[in-house]
Amino acid sequence: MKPLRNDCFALPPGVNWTPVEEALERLRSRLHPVVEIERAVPLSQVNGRILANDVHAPRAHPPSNNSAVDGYALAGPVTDVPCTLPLVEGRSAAGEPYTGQVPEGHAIRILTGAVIPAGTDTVVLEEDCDVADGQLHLNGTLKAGANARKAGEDIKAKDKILTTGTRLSPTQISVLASVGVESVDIYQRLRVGVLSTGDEVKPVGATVTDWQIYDANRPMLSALVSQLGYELVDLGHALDRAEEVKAALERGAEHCDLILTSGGVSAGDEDHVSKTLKAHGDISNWRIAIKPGRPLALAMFQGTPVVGLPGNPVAAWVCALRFGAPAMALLAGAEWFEPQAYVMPANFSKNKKPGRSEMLRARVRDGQVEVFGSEGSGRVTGLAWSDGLVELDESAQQIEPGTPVRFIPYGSFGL
Ligand SMILES: Nc1nc2c(c(=O)[nH]1)N[C@H]1C(S)=C(S)[C@@H](COP(=O)(O)OP(=O)(O)OC[C@H]3O[C@@H](n4cnc5c(N)ncnc54)[C@H](O)[C@@H]3O)O[C@H]1N2
Ligand code: MOO
Repeated sequence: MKPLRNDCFALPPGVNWTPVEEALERLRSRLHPVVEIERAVPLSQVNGRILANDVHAPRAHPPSNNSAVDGYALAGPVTDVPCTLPLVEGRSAAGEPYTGQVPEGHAIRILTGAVIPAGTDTVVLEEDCDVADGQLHLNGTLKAGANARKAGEDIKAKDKILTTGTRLSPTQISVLASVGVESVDIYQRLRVGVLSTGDEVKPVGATVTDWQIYDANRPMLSALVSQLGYELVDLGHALDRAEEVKAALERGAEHCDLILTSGGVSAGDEDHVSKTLKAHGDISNWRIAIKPGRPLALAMFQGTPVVGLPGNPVAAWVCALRFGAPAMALLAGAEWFEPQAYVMPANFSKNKKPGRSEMLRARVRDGQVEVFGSEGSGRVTGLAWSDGLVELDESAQQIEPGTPVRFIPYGSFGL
């Protein structure tokens, strides 16, 4: 495992506003997997985990020519119809292949999944023929190879079936099992610490007064980390005091591969996350040309990367998805990803100013994209309302109902 460099988030001199694409490219080029490899983990334990090696097929799939239907095997093609073929004794069933040779001009009973017997290559569906007195009567023509699955048509022995960095899901596990792969090498789970900050912030369950708010970010970010398949390390909540923030970051550096904080990253007097990272780490305050989520602090603290998300819950969510999710993927050994967007007609109007990209809480209804009524970055109801985000680039734009917009469903971020 190669540690990240302390200056890995440093910005070139003179950089003030970073466009989203540039910020993403910078993250992509500076991060790499930081987790160890777990060897030979059984398939039953790898769902959601990230593959640490390419996997090659030990055998072909299917391993032999076999029938896709219940019917009768014969040598194709069948062109002169109607015709009659004598049936040979016996049958080929799945798990019980016919071992003899079917003589020329004959047919044999075959069941779905059964090996195609020697002397045949084509199968007629039982609904498409008649059988009487040991004879098969055909009325329709058949192409050679019809209803037969060829050995190796899906996977050939030694084919590369999955590549390093793939996040395993039930569908990939099926591919591994189909060629008899019992276990694979995976990356250890990325350990992600989540820390909330702020004197006004109190955990759910605490007694609160009017000037205090419940911590909405930590439960949200914790759920995000877990849902993305990483190991959550709850770093709790730190008051706006340098020593508290430092102690929490130290715990994080000891137990985590990455720390996500929220709050305390803008330029205010009480923005202790920035101050602590500046005093004890290597910090770059990225001012990203994005709304919401302009302030994003990226730092190395005692060898551990820290993503300092803005405090407003909507900004924290947007930045955690747009920047955090691909960054976590890279650190965890997965491939960098650009979330898949779908271009769909808007059913809203908006006059967008130039300068910053905007991420709007959005959802699709009847094939059109609607956006939440308020863009306020403290409005958590819009998060629960949305199924994804509309991403508008930095340019000035006049959007009317029907204008194509880029909708990114939350699923595109790995949720
Ligand atoms: N002079 C400037 N002021 C601000 C700027 C700026 O560029 N110049 N940026 C604004 C933007 S945009 C945002 S976003 C915030 C980000 O600031 P911080 O990351 O320092 O966040 P805080 O000030 O600590 O909190 C912002 C807001 O969010 C609430 N909050 C914080 N943590 C939580 C939590 N865990 N759960 C729920 N809500 C939380 C906090 O009470 C504040 O209302 O700065 C702007 N100001
Ligand atoms: O990051 Mo702030 O508005 O953009 O919430």
